[in-house]
Order: sequence, then structure tokens, then C-alpha cells
Amino acid sequence: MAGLRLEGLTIAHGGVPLLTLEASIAPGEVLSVMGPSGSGKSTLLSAIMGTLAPGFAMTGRVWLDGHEITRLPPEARRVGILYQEELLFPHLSVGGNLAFGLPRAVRGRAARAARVAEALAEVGLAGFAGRDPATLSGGQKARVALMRMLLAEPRALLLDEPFSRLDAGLRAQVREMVLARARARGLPVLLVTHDAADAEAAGGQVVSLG
Ligand SMILES: Nc1ncnc2c1ncn2[C@@H]1O[C@H](COP(=O)(O)OP(=O)(O)OP(=O)(O)O)[C@@H](O)[C@H]1O
Repeated sequence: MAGLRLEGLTIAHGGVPLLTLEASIAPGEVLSVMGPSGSGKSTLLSAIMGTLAPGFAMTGRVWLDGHEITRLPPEARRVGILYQEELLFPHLSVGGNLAFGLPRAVRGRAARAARVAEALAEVGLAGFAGRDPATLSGGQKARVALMRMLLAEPRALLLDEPFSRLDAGLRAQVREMVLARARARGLPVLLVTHDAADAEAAGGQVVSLG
């Protein structure tokens, strides 16, 4: 089955159960995960990324596009994630940040530069490749972070409250852009949010942890 499937996922810490989840997210669809602080939302994302901290025990299986990825190393999973903060590399230009996302298989300076330019144009930032990330607005940084992640060609997208630092107007705009780009690529999206408005705008399924 295409998309992301969490089959009988359970996570415990020090023998204490934290969460149980069964979910399927079809390509282009969104599952919003809500729940109070400490209910395990970030831990769930780590489990899907393959970066669960020591001390956590997980059972169940994670499937992506019909392949089981439960035990694959993080870099082999093709799961992209966006965090609350954009985490752009400050010592690289905007173009350098984007080139960092490109797979090694894209070879040659010209081909890589062309992919970076295309990505910038897709989010209305044509000509920004040479800019220092520190000179960008919050919304522009969010767009660069989104395209850096998408250039790595993920097959699923995890969003860890990526809009929460933006003010209300910008928040809706960035949220729409991220969800539209995910839909255009047919990516299943798991959105962690504290905000019911995010879940409502995303449409799709909603689960609450805790
Ligand atoms: N590295 C870690 N080692 C030990 N316990 C941890 C670790 N990371 C998280 N926890 C614990 O696991 C539980 C779930 O934490 P998690 O960060 O997943 O919650 P959350 O729902 O994302 O919270 P928030 O909304 O505040 O970000 C909490 O009790 C937390 O203290």
C-alpha cells in the first residue's frame, strides 16, 4: 500500500507505556496528531524517523509505500521532517542550504544549481540563492527549509509544529504552502500540532495522544 502505515505501534519508556497508535496515511493525505505536553508526540516522530532515544522501547511496524522501514537506519528511510525552528545552516548561503538537501545522485555543478534554482522558484524565491539566511524573513526561511527537505526526495513528511513560531497571518500562509507542496508530490503527512486550527485547516484524520 502506498503511503505511511503505523501498524500496532506501541512505545514505552522504562517499562511505562507512553503511546499506542494504529494509523494509515494515504499519499497526499494528512494525519494530525494532537495531545498535551509530554503525551509522546515528538517521541512518535522520532520512532518514525528511526531516532528514538535510548530507554524507549518500541513494538509494531512502520511501513512506507509497502516497504517495512521499522529497522532501517534513519538515512535510509526517506522520511522528511520540518521542525518548529527552520535550522538553516548559518554558514551556508540559501543556495548552499538547498544544495545540502540534494541527493548525491544529482551530479555536476550545473545540474545541482539548476535544481536549486527550480526549488527557489517553486516557492517564489527566484534569485535568492546567494543570500545569507540571516537576511531572510521568517516566512522566507520556512520556505527554504521546506524546499531543502523536499529536495532530498522524501516519501513521507513529518511536521513537528512547524508553524508555531510564525504570527497568525504568516502561519496560515506557510501552512497552506507546505500542505500544497506535499499534496502536489503525493506525500503522506503526519502533522504534530497543539493548535486545533492547524488540524482543521489540514483536513483529514485527527488523533489525540494522552
Ligand atoms: N530523551 C529522553 N529521555 C527520557 N525521557 C524522554 C526523552 N524524551 C522525551 N522523554 C519523555 O517522554 C515523554 C514524551 O515526551 P515527548 O517529547 O514525546 O512529548 P510531546 O507530546 O512531544 O510534548 P511537547 O508537546 O511538550 O513537545 C515525556 O514524559 C518526556 O519527559
